[in-house]
Amino acid sequence: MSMSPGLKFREAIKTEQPLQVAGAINAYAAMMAEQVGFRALYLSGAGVANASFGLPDLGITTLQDVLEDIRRITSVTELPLLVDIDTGFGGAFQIARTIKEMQRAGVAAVHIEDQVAEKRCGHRPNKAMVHTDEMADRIKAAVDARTDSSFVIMARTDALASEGLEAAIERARKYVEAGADMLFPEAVGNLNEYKQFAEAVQVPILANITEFGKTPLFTAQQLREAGVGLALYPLSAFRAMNAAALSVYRTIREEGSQQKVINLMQTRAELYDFLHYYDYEHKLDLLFGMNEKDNKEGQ
Ligand SMILES: C[C@](O)(C(=O)O)[C@H](CC(=O)O)C(=O)O
Ligand SMILES: [Mg+2]
Repeated sequence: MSMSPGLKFREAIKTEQPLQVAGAINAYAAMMAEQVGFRALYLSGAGVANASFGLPDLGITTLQDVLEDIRRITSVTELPLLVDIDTGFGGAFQIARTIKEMQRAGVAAVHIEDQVAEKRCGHRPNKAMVHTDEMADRIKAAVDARTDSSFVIMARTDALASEGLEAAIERARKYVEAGADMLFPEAVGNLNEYKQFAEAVQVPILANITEFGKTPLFTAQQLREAGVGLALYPLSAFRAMNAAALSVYRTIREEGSQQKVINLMQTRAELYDFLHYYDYEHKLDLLFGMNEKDNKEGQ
């Protein structure tokens, strides 16, 4: 029997410390990340909002919006996928529905956070929190709804910024008591704080190494030494793609040609490699009795 996605995710955390989790904005990005050796993928809430819907990351996208992107990714990769479900998309019944749909879509793990429904990016000011008990209820609703016990429910706390370390650790303890399998302390500013979270709760800790935020770009080795179990790069490739795309658009407009930015581009051959394009074409050629050699032209 093949391993469930949740089990794969849990195994990956044992194999690699910290487990590097690659943000993949779409199916093709997921394929590239898998083929360069990542053992787990991430679908970012901000990524879904920004890239797929052109919206800010302020709790505007819905369960269905996220599911659409999930299905595209899980249909092309064997890697376990961690998904950002923001605050769960509603009350207890809706959270239960979210977890059921995640399992059906082949997701391995989700993180659910303790901000109010009108959530903000974790690295922005003025985040508002729900009461600890309300978040514990969110976690319980999620845990009760899973039918595969290996499916991972990760609790994210955004409390550090507004309530300080001690209060955030207290929340973390309660979230683990409520059944959270892993912990995501958001917007952590130094390694010592990770250490303290890790010591306080005996579950894997995730470090969100998102760029241009509150967390320095700690290396995997630094995080390992601080007792961190997972290192997340939610939007790194997306930010790079956007910068490259913008440069290409501007250059074509200004120069009337893309010649100057060709070096920013993936070649046709590279694009095809990750898609296993030539295997498809080979089958097509056999089907139509074509001479394969002709197709290698112009690669
Ligand atoms: C991890 C995160 O929740 C996301 O949606 O990717 C964001 C990332 C970011 O905005 O840089 C976050 O709130 O940290
Ligand atoms: Mg998010």
